Amino acid sequence: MSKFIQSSASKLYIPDAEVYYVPGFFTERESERYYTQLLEQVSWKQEKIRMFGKEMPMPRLTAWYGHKAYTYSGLQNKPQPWLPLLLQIKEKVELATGHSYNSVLLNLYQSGQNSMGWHSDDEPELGPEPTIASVSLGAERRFGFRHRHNKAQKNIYLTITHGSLLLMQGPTQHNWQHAIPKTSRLIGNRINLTFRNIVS
Ligand SMILES: O=C(O)CCC(=O)C(=O)O
Ligand SMILES: [Fe+2]
Repeated sequence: MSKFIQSSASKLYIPDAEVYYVPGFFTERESERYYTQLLEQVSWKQEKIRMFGKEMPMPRLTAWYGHKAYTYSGLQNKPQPWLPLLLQIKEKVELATGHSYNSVLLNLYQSGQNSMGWHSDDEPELGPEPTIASVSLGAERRFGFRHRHNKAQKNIYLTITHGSLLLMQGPTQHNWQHAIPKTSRLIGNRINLTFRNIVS
């Protein structure tokens, strides 16, 4: 983590993990601009997932940019060439986190009924202790952590705000799962970008 981010990030009290959260990582103006332009420029896709042997639409839209294919939720993401806008955001995130990323997965949650199930970003392509930098724009959502090994450990939830950065690294993916639960609140779109580095 760079000097720059150290001053504004708080390390969350999550045992067996290394998670930092920076609300207001982007200014209000930057956040508004990125939100509007990403909604417009990203080629959002409705992918399918297999659940209990049945094909179902994913409960969100997704897009994958970067130079390598990557398997996620059992589906092979076809990477698209970087957009200048995404490169701009990537550079800011790299500078702040002191890590570099060669791909980004984008999620568009169009209502409270859109969600992300419990999972760890622990695909072998990401290496043993992946650093994952997650930018959020638009509606606020709850982000949950669930311990994978210690049943006595309660789930931990935080509210992820517009223009924030969440950084997960070290043993986080090994020990915890995370999710964006559904909510019955009437809310607008949320865009999430997770920057990753594919090592193999
Ligand atoms: O939308 C989020 O904040 C979570 C995204 C996520 O966990 C993922 O793409 O792997
Ligand atoms: Fe994830």
